[in-house]
Amino acid sequence: MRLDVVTIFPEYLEPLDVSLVGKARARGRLDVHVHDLRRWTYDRHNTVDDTPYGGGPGMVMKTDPWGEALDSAIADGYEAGAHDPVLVVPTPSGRPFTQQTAVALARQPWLIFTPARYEGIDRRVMDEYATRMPVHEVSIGDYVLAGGEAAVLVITEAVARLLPGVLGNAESHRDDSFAPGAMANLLEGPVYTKPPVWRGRAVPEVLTGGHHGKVARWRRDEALRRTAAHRPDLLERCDPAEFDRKDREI
Ligand SMILES: Nc1cc(-c2ccc3cc[nH]c3c2)n[nH]1
Repeated sequence: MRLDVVTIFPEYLEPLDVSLVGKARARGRLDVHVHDLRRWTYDRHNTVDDTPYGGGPGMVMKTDPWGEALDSAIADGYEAGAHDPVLVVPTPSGRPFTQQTAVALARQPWLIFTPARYEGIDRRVMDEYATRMPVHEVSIGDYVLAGGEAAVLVITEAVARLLPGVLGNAESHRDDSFAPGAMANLLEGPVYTKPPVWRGRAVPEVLTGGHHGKVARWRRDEALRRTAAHRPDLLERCDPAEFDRKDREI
């Protein structure tokens, strides 16, 4: 997968050099290119914003720098052999970014991120590129950040961990919260590791008894308990018959 990010804060994307995403890049699973938007400004102050038509607070990011930066990133990508780009625009007014979104984006060969600042990007930029590729405007949550770069880090990590060969244990994301399967709509339950007792707190006996069926049922029940407590809305998506079937399997 190729990732391009156009931003006025390229240093904000340095975390993409470390940890899981950094390893995916080192393994050649991910090819990340960060572009400084100000490279496509020609005035003394490298201006990327201007006052909003219609008035109102704040500033709007100008069309020209974004158009030239995106054209350049797209030309570079095609020249490097990439194909079928998808534009990903982090915004509070976008569709919710969910695990399903991450799965869908992880299937794409090329993502181009446009993290904005100020009050956002002139709408004509997204309209222009929507004539050439799919444009996904996504929200990572119902809160407002000062810019889209943090959202790019979140989305990139959620997508990169789904790429083949990135997560050490290929099964790891099988049991993700929200991953497909019987536990699809449940939150993950508690996890434990050695020592067996820590400050007088013992690991639940079922987990050390070696009965895989009982462990599976206990984990399912804990996931249900946690989901009921933290996200009762998700329980509406669950099919009790699915749990009965799994119970019969255990
Ligand atoms: N889910 C979410 C996205 C954002 C976001 C995205 C881009 C910009 C640009 C200026 N402020 C922004 C905020 N906040 N919350």
